[in-house]
Amino acid sequence: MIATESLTMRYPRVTALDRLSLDITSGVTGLVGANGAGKSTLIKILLGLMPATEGRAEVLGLDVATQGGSIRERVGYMPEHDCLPPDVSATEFVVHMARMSGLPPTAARERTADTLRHVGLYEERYRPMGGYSTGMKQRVKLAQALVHDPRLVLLDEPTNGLDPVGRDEMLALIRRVHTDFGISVLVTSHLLGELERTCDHVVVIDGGRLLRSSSTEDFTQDTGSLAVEVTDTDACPDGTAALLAALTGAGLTARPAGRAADGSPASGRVLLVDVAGEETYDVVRDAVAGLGVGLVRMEQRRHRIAEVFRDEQPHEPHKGGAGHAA
Ligand SMILES: Nc1ncnc2c1ncn2[C@@H]1O[C@H](COP(=O)(O)OP(=O)(O)OP(=O)(O)O)[C@@H](O)[C@H]1O
Repeated sequence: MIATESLTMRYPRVTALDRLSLDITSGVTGLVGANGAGKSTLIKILLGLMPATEGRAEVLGLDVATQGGSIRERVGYMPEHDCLPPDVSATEFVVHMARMSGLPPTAARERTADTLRHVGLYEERYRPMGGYSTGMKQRVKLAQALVHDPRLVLLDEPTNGLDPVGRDEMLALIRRVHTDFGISVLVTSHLLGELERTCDHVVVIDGGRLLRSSSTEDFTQDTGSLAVEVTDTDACPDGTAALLAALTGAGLTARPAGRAADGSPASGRVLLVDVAGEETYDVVRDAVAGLGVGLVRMEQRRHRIAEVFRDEQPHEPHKGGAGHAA
């Protein structure tokens, strides 16, 4: 669907993309990175709206440098920022966008009605968009990206500004874009966790560079870590700390699960123990028994994407990639 090769974008003061090579196949792919990581820049280059400084990219086999028009015919785009005219209705706007994409008038009206219904806008679609909530505006932005039945949609931060319920609804909608219509999706977010349930594949970029690209399953698979929680006793008033010391003393690698981003322990009573082999379970059992504390739970744990990202994120600031997005 999308392939880039050493794609580089240098603005006068910032390197937004730094020799980025990607190969994105069909399905739902998450493009994750902090604000300013280069996500919007990549999308604009992929749409052929802006030339890259170096490198090359193809979307649906079309060259972004020379075939931007053909790409935009086949690809839908949901921009990040609010871009809806306040005094027209969703129906008028989406019909207009459908016509701009080349649909004849009747087909444009029919597709608009279908698409707005699909994104969950019903009678309110006849009201001016100026009065819409953020969630409704995001739905209209999604609808206009889908109305010409593209093969691929690029969604830039579609959950921005939504409350948790609105986020969940939007993520479910995005998943259905692929399952119901077979349209592939590239969706950006600075929130790693939210893509876990929605995407088949996740690409993480930082300072315009590729940090990791793999299937969501690989990100979150069992990583051989064991979550252990124990009680306190009179003899052992901080059972968690005592167990951590005992396990470390026995040669295991363990850390509090709630560790903060800077590595300092946060509140929380769960320890994560690296499983070195079958004997790890025995060592934990013996340590708990030796301390005389109660075992609340001991369970195999899956990594969350956010933890993988945090562990792999380079700590030194990136020379060219610092700065804020507009
Ligand atoms: N037109 C521009 N001129 C100069 N610098 C820019 C321009 N557009 C973006 N940048 C810079 O390039 C870097 C990447 O920006 P980009 O908008 O692609 O990041 P992003 O990952 O989409 O972040 P956000 O989600 O906050 O928009 C940032 O440092 C930003 O300040």
